[in-house]
Amino acid sequence: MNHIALFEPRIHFNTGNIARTCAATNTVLHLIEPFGFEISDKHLKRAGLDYWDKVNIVYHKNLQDFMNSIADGGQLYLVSKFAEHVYSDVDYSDDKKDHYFLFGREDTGLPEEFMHEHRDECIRIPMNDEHVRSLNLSNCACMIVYEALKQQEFRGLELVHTYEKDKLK
Ligand SMILES: C[S@@+](CC[C@H](N)C(=O)[O-])C[C@H]1O[C@@H](n2cnc3c(N)ncnc32)[C@H](O)[C@@H]1O
Repeated sequence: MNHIALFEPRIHFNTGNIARTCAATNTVLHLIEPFGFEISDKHLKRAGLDYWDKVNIVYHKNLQDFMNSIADGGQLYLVSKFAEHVYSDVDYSDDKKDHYFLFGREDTGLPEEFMHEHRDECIRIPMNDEHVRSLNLSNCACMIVYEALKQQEFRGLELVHTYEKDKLK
């Protein structure tokens, strides 16, 4: 099982986009408080469209609460541009295992000390930071979860409502 965890998200449409990705990929979404918006915000619901209630969302009061919730044998990854390891070099292929991808807040990222304590678990998406400080949070979440799914051979993501193929003939 794949899990996306958002540390103190600030921007409703990023969280909404990520919720939509989670709904499409059977990924659990962990939201770590405090948030920079109201969960009832109509923009949040709009970005997640009508997928919000299709997402398995777990709320956490703080980072420690999230850390305590990690399943036995679960693997944590901290997603940060300051990491040493490139995300696609890591093996996520065991789909029986719980993979937890923790992302930082849009303005300040992840707490520095926490990253230091977990430096071997940090992964980055390569980028040129000459002109851009960082990538967009929801793009990062999508890239990372799809790399994990690719390595897991997209198991469990067969289309349920297949397009009427005859129409294509
Ligand atoms: C807008 S960025 C935060 C920028 C913040 N000033 C910082 O230095 O971390 C929000 C989150 O997106 C993710 N992110 C953005 N660019 C990334 C990259 N190149 N590699 C890995 N994660 C990235 C990280 O999880 C980051 O905490």
